[in-house]
Amino acid sequence: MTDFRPVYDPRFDNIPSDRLPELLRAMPKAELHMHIEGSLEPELIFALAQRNGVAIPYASVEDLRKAYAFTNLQSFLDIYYAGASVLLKEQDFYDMAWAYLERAAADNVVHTEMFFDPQTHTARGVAMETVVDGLHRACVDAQPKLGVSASLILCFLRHLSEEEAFETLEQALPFRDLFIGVGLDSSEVGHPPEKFARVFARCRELGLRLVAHAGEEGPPEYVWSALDVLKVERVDHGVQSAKDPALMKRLAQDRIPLTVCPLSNLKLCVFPDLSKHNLGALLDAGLVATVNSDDPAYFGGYMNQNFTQTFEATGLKVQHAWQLAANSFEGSFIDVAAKRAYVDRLNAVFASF
Ligand SMILES: Nc1ncnc2[nH]cnc12
Ligand SMILES: [Zn+2]
Repeated sequence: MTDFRPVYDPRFDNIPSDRLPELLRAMPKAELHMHIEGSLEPELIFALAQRNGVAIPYASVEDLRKAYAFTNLQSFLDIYYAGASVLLKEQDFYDMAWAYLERAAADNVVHTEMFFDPQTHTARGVAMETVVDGLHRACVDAQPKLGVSASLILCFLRHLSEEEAFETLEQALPFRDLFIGVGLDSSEVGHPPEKFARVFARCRELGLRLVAHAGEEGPPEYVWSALDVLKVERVDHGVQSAKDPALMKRLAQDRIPLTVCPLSNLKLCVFPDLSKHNLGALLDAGLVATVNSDDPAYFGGYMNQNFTQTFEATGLKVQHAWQLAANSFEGSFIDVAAKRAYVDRLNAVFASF
């Protein structure tokens, strides 16, 4: 992940700090860690439930929103999988992705790599083709209609077996050209990366890009095995890496991006308070950290909310803002020419402030 390393222009230090919130919103950015099923707003859950005749155990949108009080990752996942049960048809997947892409465009997200969880749907009898076609059609429309480039990363659910991950890969291979890589998500503790060593090796042979959630709630050892066993190119979350100085050194030296999700970490009680978040420490240690929304409908904010609330709580500065946006392009799976073009746009926005 070292094919492109943009450099900060110290003249940007002249931007007054009171313009930081405006700058954070205006700067072009890439989103590298969001689960498309986590963008299902309660209103859309209710609309799809009605359209598809699916019963949901909440009386109203407000009632559902009230249930969004999480104590840890598992308490969230239980509600997240229940919410996804309203998705049945190709158009449902399109509508969900489109709603997210419109929000992303409004936040000046110019490129996004969206996770999807096919096993959540195939287990309910929804065909892989239905899922992938709907999501991909929205990605295709996003460039001409919203100016957002969008691609898909298929995630394996780590609470299920490696055999089931292999079956999912087999079902997805007819659509190989419609997604760029694979990831690993769901309940982390008790399901270490090495459980999926063989399926990730196969995906690597197939030329798929590799990422995995590690070090969200799980220990630094899970980040080591995501790197050394799964051979991932990016680590999703990875915030627990700060507990292991040797790991921090490795991540910095190899420029392995961490896709950090501050509001998610707050809502899932990974940090007790946003002011205690270690994003600034990760950046100051030279890591390629990025800001992302994870499951924006559940965690209280899309990209710009993640940026503005985190900066306000932690006191990060203009240079951090530039670094985070530059890191998002460096860490993305687009080609070097496209990365360079986006960083040129980033620099132009900073120069205009
Ligand atoms: N934050 C998260 N961690 C693990 N799996 C997830 N699936 C959706 N959001 C997730
Ligand atoms: Zn995630």
